[in-house]
Amino acid sequence: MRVSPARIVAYEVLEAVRTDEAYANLLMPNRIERSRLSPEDAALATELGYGTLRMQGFYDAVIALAAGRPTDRIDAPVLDILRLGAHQLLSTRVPTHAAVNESVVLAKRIAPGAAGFVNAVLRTVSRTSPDEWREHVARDTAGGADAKLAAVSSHPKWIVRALRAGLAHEGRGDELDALLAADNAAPRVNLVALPGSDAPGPGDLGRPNAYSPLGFTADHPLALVEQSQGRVRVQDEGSQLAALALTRARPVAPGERWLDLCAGPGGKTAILAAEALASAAVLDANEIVPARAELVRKAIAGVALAVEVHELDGRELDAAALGAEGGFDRILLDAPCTGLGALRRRPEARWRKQPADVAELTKLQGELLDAAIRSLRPGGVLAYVTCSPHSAETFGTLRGALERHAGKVSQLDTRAVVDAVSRHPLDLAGTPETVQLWPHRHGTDAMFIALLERTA
Ligand SMILES: C[S@@+](CC[C@H](N)C(=O)[O-])C[C@H]1O[C@@H](n2cnc3c(N)ncnc32)[C@H](O)[C@@H]1O
Repeated sequence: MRVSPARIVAYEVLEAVRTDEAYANLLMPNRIERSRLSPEDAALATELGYGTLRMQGFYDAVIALAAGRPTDRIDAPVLDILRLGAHQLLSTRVPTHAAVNESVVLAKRIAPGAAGFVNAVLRTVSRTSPDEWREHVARDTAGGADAKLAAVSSHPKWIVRALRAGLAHEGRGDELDALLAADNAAPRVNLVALPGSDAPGPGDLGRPNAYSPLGFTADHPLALVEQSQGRVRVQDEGSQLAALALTRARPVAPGERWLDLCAGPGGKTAILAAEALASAAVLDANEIVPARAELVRKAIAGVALAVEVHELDGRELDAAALGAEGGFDRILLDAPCTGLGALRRRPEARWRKQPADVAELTKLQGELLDAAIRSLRPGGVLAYVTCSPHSAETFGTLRGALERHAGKVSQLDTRAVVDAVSRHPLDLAGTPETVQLWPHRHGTDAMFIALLERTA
């Protein structure tokens, strides 16, 4: 019996994530193309690979119980095969015999000595329902309620706590289960139609998003992207709202100078460029990593605006050196962050991030925010954005900057701006100076947006 090509691709992606620190969402499309998978097999490989990575924590707990030994006593390639099998058995409609048999054949190819073990463990997994496994895992996990919730929801404990704190900040701590479940679901492919005078809009191309006036979904999204010459791109709806919050915070005066300070890979730069073109503003972009700066140049290729893309450390930004004497009128700081708001999209990220990353990133965010405030002209607007709802990266970073620049910056009514941009009312909580979007409530990544004005 042959292993199906989709399962081989899914396995190879798991292996590369484990051994080469690969990013599944970057590697999967390459492997699919290299293996020339049919659209159906590509969809299956993606679902198996991403789904397995997201749910890995829970599956490991199940496998340990079914195997009667901790997973660190199972060879890594065999464990990946078991995780892939557990995913098929517990979270997909793949028939039991296919899930077990394909896994055994895969084991014969990758780790022949372990084929019998894989067969036995997966047969044990298949004899108990997913709900009962959740009960077993919760019962068996030591360390209190958070540890149990972390194991069953397949999130590290520190992330469960950070997400709970983020929700509690808005008085919505009771939505934690819904948020954890949303993190484990495959996100829809969402598109943006870059605005332009003669460009087709979202309603011409597909089903418009509920919130972003530029966003839509379509039946064949990737074909639309390919045919669009850069005008249609894959982009989360929350990211679109974040970029528009800056460009539409107030009317644009022709000749305004705009800067995208941390631009790579350029998703938001493309929106800023299209909006700048429409209102005769001048846009610069900056990205410290040269390969990512190159992605920014590609991202804006569909917009007929000359945008200079710099490759500077944003912390050392000098507006005058970029020709913006007196400072920029608008700056987007889409800051490097833990990405805890985009866990559904980056399937392995939750297992790679560490609590220590937060301290390092908040320091960097604070320094970038200082540079952005310094580079803003009085009266200019700054959007501080993260794709993380971790309160240290959102309110913590913001509070620090407001204290350091007291008397020089004030917060704007971000909620009013985002509400005015949005096609339909957003169900937002918390104070109006900041906007926090959520996967379970808005169907977007958990983007945080705060608009600031330089007052002196
Ligand atoms: C959240 S991403 C930006 C995403 C982008 N706005 C988009 O929508 O596609 C943050 C970016 O900041 C870059 N970065 C990190 N440190 C930086 C620094 N000191 N100066 C400039 N860019 C930096 C990272 O390489 C990364 O590409």
